Amino acid sequence: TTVAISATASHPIPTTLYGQMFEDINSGDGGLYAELLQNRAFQQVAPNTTAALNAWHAIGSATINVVADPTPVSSALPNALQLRVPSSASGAVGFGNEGYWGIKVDSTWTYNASFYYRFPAASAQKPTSTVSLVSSSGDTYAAASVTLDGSQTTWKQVFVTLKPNANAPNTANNFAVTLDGASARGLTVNFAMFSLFPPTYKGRANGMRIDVATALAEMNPSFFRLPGGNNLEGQSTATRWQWNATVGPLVDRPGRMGDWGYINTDGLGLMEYLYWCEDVGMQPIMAVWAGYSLDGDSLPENELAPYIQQAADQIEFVIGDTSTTYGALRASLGRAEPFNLTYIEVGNEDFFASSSYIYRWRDFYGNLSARYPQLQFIATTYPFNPILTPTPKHYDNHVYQTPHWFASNSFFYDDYERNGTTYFEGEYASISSNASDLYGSAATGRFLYPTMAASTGEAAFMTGLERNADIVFAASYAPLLQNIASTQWTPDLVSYDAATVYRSTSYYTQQLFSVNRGDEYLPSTLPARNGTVFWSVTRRNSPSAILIKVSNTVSTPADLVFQLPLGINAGSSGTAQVLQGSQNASNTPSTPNAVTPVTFTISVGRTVNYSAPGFSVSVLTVPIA
Ligand SMILES: O=S(=O)(O)O[C@H]1C[C@H](O)[C@@H](O)[C@@H]1CO
Repeated sequence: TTVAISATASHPIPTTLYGQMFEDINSGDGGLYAELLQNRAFQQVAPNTTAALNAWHAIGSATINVVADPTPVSSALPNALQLRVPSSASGAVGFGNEGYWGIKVDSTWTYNASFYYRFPAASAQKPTSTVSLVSSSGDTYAAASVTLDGSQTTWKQVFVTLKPNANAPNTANNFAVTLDGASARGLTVNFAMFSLFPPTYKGRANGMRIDVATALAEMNPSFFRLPGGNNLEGQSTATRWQWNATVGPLVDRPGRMGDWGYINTDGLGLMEYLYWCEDVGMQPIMAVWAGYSLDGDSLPENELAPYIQQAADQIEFVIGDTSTTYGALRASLGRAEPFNLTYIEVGNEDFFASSSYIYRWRDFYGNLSARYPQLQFIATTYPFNPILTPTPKHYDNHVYQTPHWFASNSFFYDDYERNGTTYFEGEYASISSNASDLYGSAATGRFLYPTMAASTGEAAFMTGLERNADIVFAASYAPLLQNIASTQWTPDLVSYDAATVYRSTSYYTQQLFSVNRGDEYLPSTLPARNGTVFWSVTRRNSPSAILIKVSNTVSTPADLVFQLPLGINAGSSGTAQVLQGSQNASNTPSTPNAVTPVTFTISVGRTVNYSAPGFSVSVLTVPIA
């Protein structure tokens, strides 16, 4: 196939074209958010239940229980962990936390631990506690002593640093707090708000896990959609995500029952998201709750006002100057300067509630755009279905489909009317080989991890996003992250456990496109809509180059001849970055590097001759003098 490349660009590649969709779907707590202790503050649990002790266990003859403390550490955290030492105790007594399915012990790290304690009944005793990192088989990697003062009947926070003396061979390790039983007989001590942090990405306080953050940053993302996705919406109005419950001291954050079946600590809150965006060089695409929750309830129009106000307050917290109420709150938390914000998404997937979205959009958009005319608002129903007023300038399209669908729909946006509307392809992924049971199980075709068929299908679709980037301003694969020990959705772009991050074939595909996006689109001979090989050509300003992306979605190699535009001065060689594997090849925890990009030199003349291997994603870089 010969592909003639035009010298005249048709449209710029938006700086926002590639980014990330995020929500806590086993991806925040225990994942991107670096807190190592699971159930660290006994949030949203019923006292005196076994479930309340999730991830905690007693050590020695101690008994532990989650109690509703009569003088709680804060109104947000009513529960405490109560340790009772039997009168006959001897040996170590206390409790341990198993982390999020394990704790990585790294001898090059300094861990920061903290907790609150108080004695419900004053005691003359001043027992020494040992705070440690121990293997589940009892090896102590790090330990520090903290005296607990029996006269301390009000809450006192203590801080400890832990430096392991060795790397643990696996993640079967615990955080532990113990007393010497013989010297603590009969004592009762209450504890609250534990925390154990490893070093964080860019050293940010209350920040992100370095290896996960690094993998995400290496995609060169330009935006970060937050906080969801379903996890924005709540199973009810009362349990929706509320920005104000996620900012300020951790001891004041109540947490919430998330929308993926587990409690969110909200330690990863709005301010942490915004610092994260800055640390990576992304802009937020920030959602506001828009009156619909996943139980199917839409608030009636005459009840929207307080929620519109809460959304306005959320925006004020992000961009308000310090003379505003919530700009001042932001400043009081250490950040006087407003954050960068352009895009607001109004709800999530409101095609589930199109009829109520007609008034919900009208009122949320109407009020918020009047207050913040400089912001761009994204609607979340199907485009122009139903008709919304005022007419949305932007829509968020989502699609989960088969590899074949993606390979067959790379012209999805070519047929879209050019009427001034621009589109956010906010969630897309090839999730199953079974078009008639997309959301089924692995037994019926669901992908547990992306495969090369999935990734080349996505790449084909992405060549169409670049060709149509005059109306597609942003696109992101979803979901972004999964904890392989506790998963709500597959496949995901990046997987991880307590020790390791696993980059999928779709991760490398996203990275190849995002890192090599270019600055303007160069039209070229169109691929066949129902063909099997797809390409996109862009020009990069600095360093000057032509970038040719190719996806081959079948097993047979494809021989391509790219005719470079006349008048450009290409050198005699370029580079190819190629991700190539068999149809079902996949990077998994057992085969983490089955398919990774390889780079090699290609020869360049008036044409670039390239044979795209079967099931491959390629980026050809042709430097321009
Ligand atoms: O069950 S779905 O609606 O398909 O859930 C999808 C769509 C929703 O926005 C996101 O949270 C989730 C997984 O990415």
